[in-house]
Amino acid sequence: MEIKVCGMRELGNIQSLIAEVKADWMGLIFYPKSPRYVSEDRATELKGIAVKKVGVFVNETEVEILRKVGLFQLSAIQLHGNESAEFVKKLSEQTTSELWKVISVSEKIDWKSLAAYLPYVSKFLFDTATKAHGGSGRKFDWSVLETYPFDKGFLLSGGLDEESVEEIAALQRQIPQLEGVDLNSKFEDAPGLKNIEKLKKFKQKLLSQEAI
Ligand SMILES: O=C(O)c1ccccc1N[C@@H]1O[C@H](COP(=O)(O)O)[C@@H](O)[C@H]1O
Repeated sequence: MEIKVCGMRELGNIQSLIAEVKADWMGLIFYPKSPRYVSEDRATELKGIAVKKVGVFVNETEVEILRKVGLFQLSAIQLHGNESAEFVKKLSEQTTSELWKVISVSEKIDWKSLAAYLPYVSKFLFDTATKAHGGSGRKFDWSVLETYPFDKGFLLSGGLDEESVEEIAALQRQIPQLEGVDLNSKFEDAPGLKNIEKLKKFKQKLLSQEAI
């Protein structure tokens, strides 16, 4: 299972993530209202780092997203707002970076409304619906995913922590399209600063569960 660690911005912290956690993806949050916001002056030092970068955007313009893709060399674009399928289609015509559409879950999911995104996204990401859009540290009721109707892979997000590992592994056995997890606020010493030991423990536990 893939691991994305989101909301990072300190070079030393990111280097430790690469060396010790070996995460598959690292998320940079470009939503100005987030306490994990990454400003443009970080671009030069974060450009060449050896981990695939995902830019997290909330209702951002196409022009600004594409500018950040170039500036930070983003391998993927995570759309964490109310972006329409039409918007995602237009973006897909202008970039080779992967597009991930976030679905904010409150109660049931209207699977039909997601079908329009399928031709343009590499994966979906399911997160807990909140006013702040993300980073809530709260889980949603994962049982809504039991009827997931598509072959397309998705990431699970929203308040995941070390205690979640058994349930994540069980969910993946039930729904193989669950291809990864997105870790954020439950692994922080401060906003934007991740606790590497906690992340290592999570990964070890996940690997041991996957072997079962
Ligand atoms: O973390 C943020 O501040 C944030 C702000 C706006 C949009 C997305 C954000 N982060 C994303 O939120 C989810 C869940 O995080 P958590 O585990 O509940 O803290 C994750 O996908 C982050 O990419």
